This record gives sequence, structure tokens and C-alpha cells, in this order.
Amino acid sequence: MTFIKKLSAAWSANNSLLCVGLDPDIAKFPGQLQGKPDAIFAFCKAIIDATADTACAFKPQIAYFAALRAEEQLEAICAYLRVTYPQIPIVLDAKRGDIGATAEQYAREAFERYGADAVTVNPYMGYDSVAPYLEWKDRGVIILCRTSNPGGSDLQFLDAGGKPVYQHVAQLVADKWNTNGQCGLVVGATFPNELAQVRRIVGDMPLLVPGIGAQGGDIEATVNAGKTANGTGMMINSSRAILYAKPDAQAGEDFAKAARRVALETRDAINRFRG
Ligand SMILES: O=C(O)c1cc(=O)[nH]c(=O)n1[C@@H]1O[C@H](COP(=O)(O)O)[C@@H](O)[C@H]1O
Repeated sequence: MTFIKKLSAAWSANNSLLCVGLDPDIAKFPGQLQGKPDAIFAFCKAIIDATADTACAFKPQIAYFAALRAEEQLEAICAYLRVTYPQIPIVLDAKRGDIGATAEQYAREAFERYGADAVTVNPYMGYDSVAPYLEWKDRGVIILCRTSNPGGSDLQFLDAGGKPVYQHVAQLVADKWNTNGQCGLVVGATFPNELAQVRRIVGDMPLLVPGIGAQGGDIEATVNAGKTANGTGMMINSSRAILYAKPDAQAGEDFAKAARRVALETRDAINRFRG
């Protein structure tokens, strides 16, 4: 099944535009996982099991695994997702960008090694750096457009022949790069005006929208700016606010139950504005 079909089915099945980001930071793990050799896998598995019915996608961030030499645990988590929750797309967040020959290897890493349904890619090096990902015709290629961080303005707001660079990227992807119809764009929830601009340019193309939760993006503004006519079109990502939600001790919550509560609250808050 193609990435877009899988994502559309997950939007409907779970009535959710929430993407749960998997950014495992062992310093923030609960006591019972500290010091365990497979703590990263165990933490992510517990979060996945607690939130799978609230999410339209899971987004593991590769740096959190690679920095700790835990790529095997990322492989195991992706394998677990593919077997246990095959209906939920895996978006590998790697933000790769390199010359074509190297990009071929990055594409294999994302799609073969980790079996991801989609991968985030940096457009700075141009079409031939993105083309190797497009060889994987059923997989999603999600290209950075207007990122959620303040410093994104340094380049993305520069004028490129009458329009800012981020709009140029959106137009380029919509008109030329989306050869298999499986591309998406990253637009931060911290920039709702720009999100609305991108939506106007790209029609129904799915947008990965990080920046609610820990980065403070407004859910109502995000949904109003980014939704498509049928009230979908986005994977609205939250990582830390869900992963490290404070357990309510009086309610007997552990970290996974707290994550589920916040995931449900976030999904429902998004749904209130979908129309
Ligand atoms: O591509 C991304 O996922 C991404 C793009 C962007 O512009 N901003 C952004 O925060 N992200 C990622 O989205 C996640 C946000 O995490 P929280 O701020 O904890 O919700 C992190 O994994 C970031 O690397």
C-alpha cells in the first residue's frame, strides 16, 4: 500500500491527525527503565502500545537513537510497528540531504533497513538529491518547507524572485518533484500564516506539522490554517509533551498512561477544529 493510502486510512480509522513523535531521551525515562540495556525499545514500545489508537502516524527521530548507538533498537521498534500496527505509517525523521549517490544509500537506510513508509528530506541540495527517494514509488518523501524553529527564517523567508524561499519550495514540490504523488511538506505549527500559504499552493498534499506541545504552537490556528476541505491533510506532531507527560499519581498513572491521556487530549483538541 502506498504511503498516502495508508495515511488516509489511518486518518479515518483513528479519527486522528495526531502524529506521535518518538524522541526517546533516556535522561527523562522513568526509574524502572533506567540502566536497562533495551530501555529505548521498551520505552518506545510502551508509548506505542498506549497511543496507537490515537494516532495517524508515528515519527521516530533517528538522532535520538543514533547518538546512543541504539540503531538496533530503532530497527526493532520499526519492525514492531510494522507487525503489530501495520495500519499506522512510520515516518522516519532523518532530514537527509546529499548528492544523488549518497542519497541512494540514505533512501535504502530509511526504506530498506528501517522499513519506513516515509522519510523527511532536506531540499537544500535540489532535485537530484531528492530523486533517489522518489525511486521508491510507494514511499513518502516529506520535504522541509517552513520549519518550526525561529532560525528557519534565516533562509526560508529570503526573497526568491518575488516570493519567499519556503513558497518556492512548496511550488517546486507541487509542480515538479511530486512524481509519484507521495510527497509531503514540513511546515511548523509555530507559523500558521505560512501554513495557510503552503496549503493554498499545494492543494491536498499532506503536511507534517510539528510544533504543538513543547514548542507552543496553537492547535486552533494550526488546524484552521492547514486542514484540507475534508478536514484532514495533516500529521500534527507532538513528541515531548506526550512522551514525558507527568503521571497523575492519585489516578495511579504510569508514564504510558500519562502519555495516552495527553495523546487523547491532543487528538480531541485537534478534532474540535476540524469541522
Ligand atoms: O521534521 C520534523 O519532524 C521537524 C521539523 C521541524 O520543523 N520542527 C521540528 O520540531 N521537527 C521535529 O519534530 C519533533 C518536535 O518535538 P517536540 O517539540 O518535542 O514536539 C522533533 O523530533 C523535531 O526534530
